[in-house]
Amino acid sequence: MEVASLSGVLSYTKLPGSSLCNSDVRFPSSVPRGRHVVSFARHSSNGSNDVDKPSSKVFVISNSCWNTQNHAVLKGPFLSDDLIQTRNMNSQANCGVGVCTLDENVVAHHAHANEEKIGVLLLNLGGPETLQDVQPFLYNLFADPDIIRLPRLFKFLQRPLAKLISVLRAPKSKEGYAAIGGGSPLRKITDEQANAVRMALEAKNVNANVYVGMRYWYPFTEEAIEQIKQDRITKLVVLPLYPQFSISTTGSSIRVIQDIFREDAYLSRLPVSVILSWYQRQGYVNSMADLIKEELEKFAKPEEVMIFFSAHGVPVSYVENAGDPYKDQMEECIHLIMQELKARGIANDHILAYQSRVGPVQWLKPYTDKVLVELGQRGVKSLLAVPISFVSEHIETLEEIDMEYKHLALESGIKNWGRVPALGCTSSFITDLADAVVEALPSAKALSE
Ligand SMILES: C=CC1=C(C)c2cc3[nH]c(cc4nc(cc5[nH]c(cc1n2)c(C)c5CCC(=O)O)C(CCC(=O)O)=C4C)c(C)c3C=C
Ligand SMILES: [Fe+2]
Repeated sequence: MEVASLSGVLSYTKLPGSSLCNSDVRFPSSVPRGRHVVSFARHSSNGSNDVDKPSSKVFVISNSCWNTQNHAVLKGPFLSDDLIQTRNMNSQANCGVGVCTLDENVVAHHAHANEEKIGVLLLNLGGPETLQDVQPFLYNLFADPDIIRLPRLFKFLQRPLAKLISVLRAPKSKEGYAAIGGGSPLRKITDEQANAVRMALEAKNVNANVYVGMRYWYPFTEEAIEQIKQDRITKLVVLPLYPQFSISTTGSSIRVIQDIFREDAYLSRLPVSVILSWYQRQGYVNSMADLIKEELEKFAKPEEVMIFFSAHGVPVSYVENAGDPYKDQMEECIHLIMQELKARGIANDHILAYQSRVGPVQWLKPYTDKVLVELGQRGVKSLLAVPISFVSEHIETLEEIDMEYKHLALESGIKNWGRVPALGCTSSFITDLADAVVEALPSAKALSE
C-alpha cells in the first residue's frame, strides 16, 4: 500500500543534471524508479479565484519522469451553467453517506473539543443516475484537465471541447446506460461500501464517519469535504476506490482535494493520510483470488479456462509521457493475483487486455475486443473475464463486458463464458479496506505542516 500526506514529501526543484523536455522534468538515474509518490508543491497564492490561472503542480515519480502539470485552481467540478443551480440546491441532501445521522451530529456537537473524530473519505468516479444526467456527467468528465490533457497554451479550449465531446458522445453513452436500467449503479454501491467500511472499522473499535466523494457526479467530492468540515473531523484518511493509481482517476480526485484544502484554514491544518494505491494488499489479492476460484469452479473443466483480466485503458501518452504508473501497477497486480492462485494449486493460462477506449488517440494495448477475437481464432474454448481496475459493478462491467464482449467472444468461437463479479461489499475485501484505513491513520499529516 502506498500512503502519502497531502503536503507530500517532495519539493518542486529542478534536479541537478536534469533537463527539460516537453514541459516534463527529467530526473537523474540516482532517483529510484518503479514506485510513485504524488506530492503537491505549496504555492504562494495570488489571491485570485480565476479558474484559468495555474497555481498548483502535481508531481509523479514514475519509471522515466517527474512529470509536472500546471493546473487551474478549481473551485468545483466544471458544471454546465444550467447544472450549477441544481447542484447548489442539492448539495445538502447529497452530502456524504447515510452514516452521518442526526443523532451522531448531536453527539458530535456536545463532544469534548479535544476528542478525536476520524473521517474516511472514499473517492470514486460517480456516474449518471438518469439518462438526463448523461451529457452533463460526460461534460464534467471531459472538462477535467486530467482526462483531456491539453498543453498549457490550449487550456482555454478545455470547456468548449468538453461541451462538444459530451454532446457528441451522449447518444452512445445513453444507449449503454439505458441497457443497464437507465443509470449507473455506482452511487448506490459506493454508499453500501461506505457503510460496510464504517461497520468494519467499528468492529475494530474505530469509530469513524465515512464519506463518499465522487469526481464527476453526486455526491461531489466538494460536498463531502464540506460535510467533513461541518462535522469537525480531526483526522482524515482518503481512500480512493481504485486499487491502482492513475493520473486520470486517483490523481485527478486528489488534485481537487488538495486545491480545496490549500485554500481553507481549517482543512489545511487537518491531518490527512492519502492511500494512493492498494492493489498490493494481501487482503485484496486474496479476495480477488477467492472470487476467481469460485467462478472457475462453475466451468465443466476449470483447468482449461483462460483467465482474461480486462482493465480500463488509459491513453498511451499518460504512461509514456506523463509517467502514469497505472500500467506497471496493473501488471504487478495481476502477477500478485496469479501468484496467489498458483499457491492454491490453480495454474490456468491468463492474459491482460485493456477496454473502454475513447477517441482517436492510442490507448494501452492489447485491446480487449481484438484479443477476444484472436483467442477465438486460436481455439480457446473457455474464458473467464475478470474486471480488474474497479471494485464496483458499473457500465463497463454490466454493459461492455457482459453484453458487448460476451457477444463478441461467443461470435469468435469461444463456447463457455464466465465473468467474475466486482468485489462490491465482499466481506474479506471490506475488512481489508478497514485495515488499510487503520494502518494509514498514524501517518496523517496536515497540509500546513
Ligand atoms: C480505473 C478506472 C478508470 C480509468 C483509468 C478511467 C480512465 C478514463 N476514462 C475515460 C472516459 C470515460 N470513462 C467513463 C466511465 C467510467 N470510467 C471508469 C473508470 C475509469 N476511467 C468508470 C468506473 C466508469 C463508469 C461509471 C459508471 O457510470 O458506471 C465514461 C462514460 C461512459 C462512456 O461513455 O463510455 C467515459 C467517457 C477516459 C477518457 C479516461 C482516461 C483518460
Ligand atoms: Fe473511464
